[in-house]
Formats: sequence, structure tokens, C-alpha cells
Amino acid sequence: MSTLVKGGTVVNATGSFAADVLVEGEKIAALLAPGFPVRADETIDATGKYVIPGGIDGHTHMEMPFGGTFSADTFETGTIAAAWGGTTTIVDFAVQSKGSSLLSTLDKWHAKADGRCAVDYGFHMIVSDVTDTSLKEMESCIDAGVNTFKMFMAYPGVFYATDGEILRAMQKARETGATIMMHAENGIAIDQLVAQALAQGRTDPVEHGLTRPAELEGEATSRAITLAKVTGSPLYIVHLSAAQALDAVTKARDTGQNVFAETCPQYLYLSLEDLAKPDFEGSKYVASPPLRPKEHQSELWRGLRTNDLSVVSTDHCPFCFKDQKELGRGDFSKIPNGMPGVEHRIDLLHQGVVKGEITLERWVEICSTTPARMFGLHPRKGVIAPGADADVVVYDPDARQVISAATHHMNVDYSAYEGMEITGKVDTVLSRGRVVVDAGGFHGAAGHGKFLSRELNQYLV
Ligand SMILES: NC(=O)NCCC(=O)O
Ligand SMILES: [Zn+2]
Ligand SMILES: [Zn+2]
Repeated sequence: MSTLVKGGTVVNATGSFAADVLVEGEKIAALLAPGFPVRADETIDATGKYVIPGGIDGHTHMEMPFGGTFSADTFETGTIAAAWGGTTTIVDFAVQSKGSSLLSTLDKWHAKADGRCAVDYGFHMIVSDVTDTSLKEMESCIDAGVNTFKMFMAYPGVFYATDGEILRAMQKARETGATIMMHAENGIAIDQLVAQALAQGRTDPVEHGLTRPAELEGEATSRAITLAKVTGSPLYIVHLSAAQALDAVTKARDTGQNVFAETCPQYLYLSLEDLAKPDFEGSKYVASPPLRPKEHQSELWRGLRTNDLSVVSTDHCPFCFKDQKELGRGDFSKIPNGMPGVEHRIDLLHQGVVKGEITLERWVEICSTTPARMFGLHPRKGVIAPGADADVVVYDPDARQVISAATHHMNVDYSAYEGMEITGKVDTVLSRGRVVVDAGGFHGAAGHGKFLSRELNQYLV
């Protein structure tokens, strides 16, 4: 089966140019001068549109156990929504619970995901029980294609790791070439602030933000960076939301330390004002770290431009407003943490191009090319080039759409961006050569997505 994507502008991280893209089977076979005569079984007209590498969302939580419930998207519904939004690869988090092994955790996540994903997928591993055994098991995870390990400085009693435990895992990362991913918030201090707020009768969702001040993200980020320096481990800060944390990352990168960071669309577009919405509406925006006062947003955009922020992922972790966020009515600390987003990352970041915050090429770089390199998938993913997987998105930069829960495909009863007007829209999506989305609908299938055994972080020297 061959497909010719004809008449479009190919946008890679390295530049944009007019070219026709020939797909044969699951791979990109050639980039051709526009109109070059070639026979193909199918032709897709991309005139006036961008042809970009499929998005890679390096931070999702499908069916994640959290706060006494599970995130609402399954691997099937979540990857179908991802495809609708032009994301053709997700890297999801397997979650070790205390007392269980990393390898049994990995088996469990394979059992949930294998045969159900509509687009390709890989796993990171959340390490919440640092023992001699789990440290040793990190080696087996790496052999199994999982070489990124998330740890938490937040959530004492659940995922929290002490500095000593983090140090030991970082030493193992240094030894093996793995990357430690860090949820950097000072959870010990936060828990005190939360207890004090509740004791004073402050129970509304906005308190989630007020009890997790930006300084405590900055402090934890600095501490993680220090531990990484002492151990020589690479470090990837997940879901960075605060200017103080960005400042710490910027300084570390300026001294040549292997520190990387991602932010998420919610921190670029939403703010503490959303968390303060009345009638428990604010619960829709409860995620950790919390949404920040608006002034942090311009700093994050600056970080994206200067590459102090390398990646935009979604931290997609949806909980329904009606029956899941509800668990925390009367006690904000019981609201399941997380927001939906996997479907709209490409569109939301395209607004950055429209508004002149980032270039077209940087849009592709932070949404696809850098995640591919960071998570060991390049050049198979993240680029429109011969030999790469034919994960190809035809994006119409002039189309208009309005984000709404009434039209989205995520399995959640609200949108964090309800009513937001978007310039640009995904037109057609190919996943390994198969058209999975076109203007008319979804044509993929659960089970089409393959597990990606990933190489080590390709930015490490
Ligand atoms: N971010 C969030 O609130 N939920 C998902 C879990 C995590 O990434 O910490
Ligand atoms: Zn986290
Ligand atoms: Zn997360």
C-alpha cells in the first residue's frame, strides 16, 4: 500500500519546505519535489496545509489509579482521542505501588495497554518503593525498553521518595544511562499547609493552589538538580509550572548540567483564576503542580523559545466532574489530581505560532522532535524523512474550531478549554502509514498501536 501526501508544506524542526511525501507500507519512502510524477495507491491533497511529524505526548496517564479512583480514559479511548488531535505516540506511566515489583508493574501495564491502543505507545516507570530489589529491577526495565523513571518529591505516604531514596535511584540512573523524571514539589511542607487550611475550614478547590506555592516547586526543583549534580544523573523535570522552577532549570542548563524540563498546555493558558471558579467548578482544574497566577505564563513561553523548556506534554489525567472530582467536595485535598488534554496539545501550541510566541518549526520541535530524542525514538519518530515511521499529520493552519466537551473524543465530561477558539485543525492523520483520522472521521482501530521499546535519552553525551 502506498500513499502520496501531495502539495503541502513539510514542517520539520529543522526547517519548512514544499514537498510531496511518499509513504510505502508503514514508512516514509521519499520526499519529492512538488508534482514529481509518481504512482501511489492513494493520494491525500495537502494543498495549503502543513505536513508535520505525528505528535509525541511524553506524559499521559490512562486508567491510572489515583485518589481512590481511576483516570477516566482507557488506553483505547485515550489513544483514539490522541489520534484525533494529531498525536501518534504516547508515553504513559506504569505505576509501582508500595510493596510490588517494577517488573510485575510493567506486566500489569502491558496487560492494560497491549492490543488496545490506537496509536503507538511506550512506558515510563513510576518508582514509589526504592529498595535493593527495585533498584536492581531498573536494569531489567531498561532491557524491556523502559528507561525513564519518575519519582515524586510530593504526595507523602503515596508516591513520595526521600532525598536518600532519590539519590540512590539517581546513582543507578548514572550507572545505566537511564533518566530520572521528577515531580518536583516539596510535599512535606505542602502537607502541613493543606492540614492548616482544612483546620481553618478552607475547603474550596482554590485552596489546592494556595497550599502549593510556587516557591515550593522552585525549592524542590533546585534540590532535585543538586541531587542530580552530586550523582551525575540526568534529570527531566515533569510538568513544570512555576517561574521559580524554570529559573533553577535555566541556571543548571547554563552550567552544562544534563537537566531538561517539560511544561504543559494548562500552565501556558490557564491560571489560578480558573481554580477559583465558584460552585466547585474550580475542581476541574485541580492538578499538581497547581495552576499558577497568570504572570508565570510569559516566563514559560520565554522558556520554550530559549529551550530552557524542551518539551510540551499534556500530563493527561482526566477525572469526570460529575462523579470523580466530586470526591473532594468539602475537602479540596480529596479532589483527584489531574486534567484532560491529550487531544488538544497540538492545537493549543499552534496558537503559540499564531500569536508569535514560537516559530512553526519550534512548534514541531517541542511537540514531536524533541520528545522523540528525549525518549529514545528518533529518527523512527519525530521527523518527516525517508526511513521514518509514516506518522504524518496534515494540519490546516487556517481552519477554525471551538474546543468543547460536546465534540471532543476524550472520555471525560468536561473540557478545561471549553469555548476556546482555535486557529488551525488536524485534517488527516497517518499512524505507521494507515489513515487513522481524516476530516470524515476515525478510521483506526484499537490494537493498531504497537509497544515501543525505547533507546536511551539521545541528548546525553
Ligand atoms: N499531575 C496530576 O495532577 N496528576 C497526574 C499525576 C502526576 O503527574 O503527578
Ligand atoms: Zn507528577
Ligand atoms: Zn503526570
